[in-house]
Amino acid sequence: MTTTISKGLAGVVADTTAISMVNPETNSLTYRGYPVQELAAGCTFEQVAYLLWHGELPDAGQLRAFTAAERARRTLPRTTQEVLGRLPEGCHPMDVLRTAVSQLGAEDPTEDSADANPGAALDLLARLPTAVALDQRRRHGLPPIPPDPALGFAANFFHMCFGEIPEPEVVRCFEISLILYAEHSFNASTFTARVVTSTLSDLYSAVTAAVGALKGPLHGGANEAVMHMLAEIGDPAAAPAWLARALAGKRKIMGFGHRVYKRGDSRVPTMEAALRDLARLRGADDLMELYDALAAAMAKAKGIAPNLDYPTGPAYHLMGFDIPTFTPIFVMSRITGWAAHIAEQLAANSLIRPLSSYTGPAERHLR
Ligand SMILES: CC(=O)SCCNC(=O)CCNC(=O)[C@H](O)C(C)(C)COP(=O)(O)OP(=O)(O)OC[C@H]1O[C@@H](n2cnc3c(N)ncnc32)[C@H](O)[C@@H]1OP(=O)(O)O
Ligand SMILES: O=C([O-])CC(=O)C(=O)O
Repeated sequence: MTTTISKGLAGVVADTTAISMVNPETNSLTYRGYPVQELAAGCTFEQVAYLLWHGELPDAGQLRAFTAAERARRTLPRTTQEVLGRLPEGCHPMDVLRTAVSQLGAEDPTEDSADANPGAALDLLARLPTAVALDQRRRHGLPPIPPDPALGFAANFFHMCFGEIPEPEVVRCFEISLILYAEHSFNASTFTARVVTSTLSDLYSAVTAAVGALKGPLHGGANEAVMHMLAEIGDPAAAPAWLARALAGKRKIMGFGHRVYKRGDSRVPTMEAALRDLARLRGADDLMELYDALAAAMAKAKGIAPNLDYPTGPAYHLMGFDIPTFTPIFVMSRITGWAAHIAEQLAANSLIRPLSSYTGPAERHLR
């Protein structure tokens, strides 16, 4: 019998999904049928979250009810705040979020009821930004700022992080990034959530595992790595030589390449345009020169295009977030996609359990 091994499950179609479609041939991405570029141009993040969870965009009344419910749930339970406060100073914010999700699950008496999943997902959507903001402020020795229920999701996050809300263009740029990050079919963290769900474990366990998968630099962690890399290169003129050395040393260049898109990530043009507007507003020509120089050098050296993490890293930096906050922001958005996939997996569940081809010692015996 011949066995075909698909290392990393590359090219394997593991199940169907009606949530999003990634089409590398046409370089398109749709959420529930809508091109993500149109959603980024015309919707709030809350509308997109509703679309992913309910299959349709909300009407005015549905949106009012949804945003009111989200705003009402933003405060972190005191016990969660206490647990997070006991984590070692200097631990990665993704560790903080992973713990927060796990702790919120332990506190939820309905954790094991799948019927309660929509409420649990809404709790996480509303509360994770509070944990991210609290943790960023703690890193800088600042007290937490409580959420403001009068503010939308994106503006409230700035308020909780900085105590002020920047220009509307900056808030909109942030919201565009949240919309673009929200969902991307069977990526590693979403698939992780589906694997955990397939055992009939609970939503919090699936999301805790997904946070762990997203932390890695080959996935969500790349947006932080991009900013470290740009800081390391420093000068646009140094980019080609830096890249040649990095590639010679077999380094992966963060924010470039993709498992599915081979001719460029469908989301990059939208995010890059938003980043350029932001950079103009902030007078950050130097950063954009460096950004462009590295992208040009990578195209010339390897023909590999940027993925979404390449423009989001510098965008979050220009918005004033510290680098360790970048991947947690990805979580704040992707919780929408994860929860949609958890529901879809449960609705037609089959235990996810692939086969392996054994390459260890032949059968042997103790005596
Ligand atoms: C939101 C997101 O999660 S998007 C992804 C974020 N991750 C990153 O930016 C990390 C950097 N990128 C990578 O490591 C990879 O491109 C991945 C993990 C995203 C995709 O990996 P794969 O699908 O296995 O890559 P693929 O098979 O297309 O690689 C083809 C060749 O290009 C190389 N390559 C791909 N991406 C990169 C990169 N960023 N830097 C250097 N070389 C690369 C591979 O090493 C491989 O070379 P080889 O044939 O000599 O072995
Ligand atoms: O689809 C992937 O493999 C990674 C990605 O871009 C995402 O999760 O947004």
